[in-house]
Amino acid sequence: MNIGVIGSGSWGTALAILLSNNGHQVTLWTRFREEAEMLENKREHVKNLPGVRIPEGIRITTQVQEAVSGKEILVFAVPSQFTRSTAELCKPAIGKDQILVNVAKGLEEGTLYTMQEVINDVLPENRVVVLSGPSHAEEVARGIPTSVVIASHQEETVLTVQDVFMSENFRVYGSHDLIGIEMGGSLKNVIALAAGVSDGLGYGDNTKAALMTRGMAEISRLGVAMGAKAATFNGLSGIGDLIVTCTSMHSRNRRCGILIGQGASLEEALAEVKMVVEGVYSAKAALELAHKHQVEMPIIEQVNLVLFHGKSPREAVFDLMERDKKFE
Ligand SMILES: NC(=O)c1ccc[n+]([C@@H]2O[C@H](COP(=O)([O-])OP(=O)(O)OC[C@H]3O[C@@H](n4cnc5c(N)ncnc54)[C@H](O)[C@@H]3O)[C@@H](O)[C@H]2O)c1
Ligand SMILES: O=P(O)(O)OC[C@H](O)CO
Repeated sequence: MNIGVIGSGSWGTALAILLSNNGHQVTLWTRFREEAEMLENKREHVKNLPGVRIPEGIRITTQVQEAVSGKEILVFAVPSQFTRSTAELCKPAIGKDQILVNVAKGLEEGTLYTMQEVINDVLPENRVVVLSGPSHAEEVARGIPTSVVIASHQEETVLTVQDVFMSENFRVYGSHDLIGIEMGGSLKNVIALAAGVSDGLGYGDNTKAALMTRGMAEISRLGVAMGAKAATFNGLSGIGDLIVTCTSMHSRNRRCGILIGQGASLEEALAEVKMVVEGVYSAKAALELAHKHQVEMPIIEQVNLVLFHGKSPREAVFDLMERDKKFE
């Protein structure tokens, strides 16, 4: 197939490599000339995926028309805060038969939309599917066995996109639970910040296991209130992605949390991590959704207080522990 990958950060580049290795014709688009030159000249994403060769067959471009026209599938891989502007930029070149695959994990501030809803808002005539799950770019780019899930309401579209991405090292499950898949993928980032804070404070495995378990209870409660199936949160885009992001050395959300737990400000932590930390952008939207759907989300509330209101991480953990007694 002819495929355009829109966004050449870690994830867009890793997926472009995977798709090219699967035999597809891939064009990788970036908005930035310097990034395109680096990818083209070095055939490597020097900053984000050092040591991983970008196959010669992948075309690199900054031209939207070249990345979009004639492609059967477009993979949207820019960080979530740029998904709307990028979809708008591409819109004039996009035809209604092209399948759009969103791989960004986040919620839009203001609208509180998931990324599939954002893309659908800009391009209402297109089919938009979502790819999510425990899949760090650093490992996918090196062909390390990985499983993800693709969600769409249309069975046929899921089956088509599964075939496009599947390889001996990349197993793709299908789902019809779009909202469940997207809420799992975006909210795990907020819990990973909390898990990182706990690690940064020097707390132990018990604390992190508690944050992950009760964090998943929060994600699942909100997701179900928004129409998701509870079982989805036991899957790859639920507990699977939560495990990888709360425990991996590759996780930016966890690393950002660790730095904050060690005393860095949010700005200092973001500057140190350098790559996108989606949980920071999704945390406020998650809390607003919790209020809108009248769902209790104490961990996500404390993450917001630490990130945006100067609360000390130690005090946040104390306040979580001191809440009224509950039944699990
Ligand atoms: N990295 C992973 O392992 C991974 C895995 C699964 C999902 N994701 C998701 O994929 C999305 C992208 O993450 P990433 O890891 O590739 O991020 P990244 O930090 O590696 O990449 C950022 C890239 O975004 C692009 N960009 C920056 N500003 C832009 C703008 N104004 N307009 C258009 N493009 C712009 C640039 O090309 C830049 O390289 C995120 O939502 C992330 O949660 C990432
Ligand atoms: O684990 P993080 O914080 O780097 O997030 C990246 C992806 O969502 C992992 O699936």
